[in-house]
Amino acid sequence: MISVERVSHSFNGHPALNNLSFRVAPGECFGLLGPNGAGKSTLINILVTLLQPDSGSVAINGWPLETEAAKIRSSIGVLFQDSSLDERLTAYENLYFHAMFYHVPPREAPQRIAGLLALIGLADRSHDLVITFSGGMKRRLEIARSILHHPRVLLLDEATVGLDPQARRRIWDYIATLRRTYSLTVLLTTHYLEEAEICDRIAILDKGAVIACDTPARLKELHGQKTLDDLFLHLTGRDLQDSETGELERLKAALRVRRIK
Ligand SMILES: Nc1ncnc2c1ncn2[C@@H]1O[C@H](COP(=O)(O)OP(=O)(O)OP(=O)(O)O)[C@@H](O)[C@H]1O
Repeated sequence: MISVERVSHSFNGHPALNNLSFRVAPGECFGLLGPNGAGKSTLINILVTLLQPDSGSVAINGWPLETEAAKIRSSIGVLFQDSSLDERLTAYENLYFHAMFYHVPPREAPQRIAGLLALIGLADRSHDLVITFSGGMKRRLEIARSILHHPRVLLLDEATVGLDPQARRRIWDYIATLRRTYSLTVLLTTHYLEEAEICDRIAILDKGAVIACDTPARLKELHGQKTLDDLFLHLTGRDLQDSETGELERLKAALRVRRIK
């Protein structure tokens, strides 16, 4: 379903990914963990076809990235950390435009949209402007949008950053329901180790390479660590605080942009 073989990529001669390989099986939920700068975003940008690797090969749903990027794009759903909803439109309108961009048959679109809005608990808010939604509601709407065109693979890049633990749990409940309903394959990056715990398998990245890959339980057992936190520290020499610093930096950057405006 997702195959990454010996992928390397550099920016201005500085390696971001270094001979990286892994496979994700159909229906699997696969987590990518790594300290800041490990290469997670670079890899996600390659998987969503925004970036071609310098070397190695990537295939998603059987299509090679090098020659079939358009087919890959139409068969994946993507959820980035930053919202890309149009807040001046209603929930329904946001989904409807996505359906049109992805060539969902116009006769089918209203029914699909209604079904998904009900599934994520937003049926009664479908004609409200998105600007009136909470952060958690917007994330749920984006999840509905990301699977509206019936992708087989869902890529989630730090999809729950900034949400409180309760809203995060709710999002993962919806994703679990969607996985069951649509037999989705899910690849996610996260800094939250409780999210990594629910993955079937995880890969830990460091300096652009996979340094460990297995089920969370087997990795803990293999390395003699009680928790994923301990395992992460043991393997990378870093802990979650490093990742949270990254988040803080992003918030500071956003504030700087607002001030300049
Ligand atoms: N557009 C770019 N230009 C130059 N260097 C880049 C670019 N994007 C990433 N890098 C570098 O590539 C390396 C991997 O970065 P990447 O953003 O993929 O890591 P990450 O694991 O996603 O980190 P984070 O958790 O902080 O988002 C880093 O050294 C980073 O500085």
